[in-house]
Amino acid sequence: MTPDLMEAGAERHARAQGLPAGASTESGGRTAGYGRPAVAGEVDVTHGRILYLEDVSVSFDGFKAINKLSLDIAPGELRCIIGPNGAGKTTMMDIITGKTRPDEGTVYFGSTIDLLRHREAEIAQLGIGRKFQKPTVFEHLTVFENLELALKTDKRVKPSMFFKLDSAQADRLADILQTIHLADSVNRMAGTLSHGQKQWLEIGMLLMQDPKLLLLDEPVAGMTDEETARTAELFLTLKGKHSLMVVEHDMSFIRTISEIVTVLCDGSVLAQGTLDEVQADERVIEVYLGR
Ligand SMILES: Nc1ncnc2c1ncn2[C@@H]1O[C@H](COP(=O)(O)OP(=O)(O)OP(=O)(O)O)[C@@H](O)[C@H]1O
Repeated sequence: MTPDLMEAGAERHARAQGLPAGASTESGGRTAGYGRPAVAGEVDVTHGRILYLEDVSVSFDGFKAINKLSLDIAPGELRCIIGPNGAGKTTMMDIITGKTRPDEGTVYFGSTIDLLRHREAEIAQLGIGRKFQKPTVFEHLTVFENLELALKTDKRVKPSMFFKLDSAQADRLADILQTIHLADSVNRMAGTLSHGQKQWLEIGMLLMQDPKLLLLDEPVAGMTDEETARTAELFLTLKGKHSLMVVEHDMSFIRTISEIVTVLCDGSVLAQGTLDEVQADERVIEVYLGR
């Protein structure tokens, strides 16, 4: 969030709480929060936004893949992103995760962490997890070992051999196994899992790091109907505890999980609202749904 917006937001928050002007919040506002060093696990959401993009643009060889994109997400929200091929959905995720640097614009995680000042690995450590379309689990390790490995910061063989889960981590691993529907498959080699189960395992690996925000790119592509339904259940369980941004083309899946749907087209937001609202929008029908 820009300093001016943060200042205004902090003042609004202070007024709402009956505090004198200038009192601001504990952590918000230019004086209190802006420029504070980012610490993993600490995301200031007192302004009601966990992710904030404003006027973000990026061009590739003169082609504007993202064009003055503005978008924000509330803590615990499950936001669905839809849009035609080439709309800029993946590029937007690349910008949030530090893979691509925008030419201009603002990208904030909470109200104090300027993501454009951080590298990709730092952004992951700050609490933004990303799941790409293709599952990337370690096929020759068991489900348990994959989840355990997700906690290790040093993944070289020798340090990994001496890594031991503490009891809180072991409890979390057991909870996550239940959440991702793999409690019965804990000792199976990941390579023997179905496509859907591999996707859940990879989501579980992200959850082991307790991300605040999860970005999920086409999570149900290639899944059976039953796996898709269970993935919907899984996302509804995660909502509230984590914020989720889900890019999908599967409209019946979107219908099951969505609250607010954002439609991207030509690198910016074309429409936003409930699925019914955006499906009734003539501009959306023309560029996407009416194909
Ligand atoms: N590194 C790059 N170099 C050149 N052009 C790129 C690059 N990355 C993306 N683009 C272009 O930017 C546009 C947006 O691509 P992007 O992959 O973000 O769209 P998308 O909405 O994710 O599409 P899809 O639904 O097909 O995955 C496309 O026209 C794409 O060809």
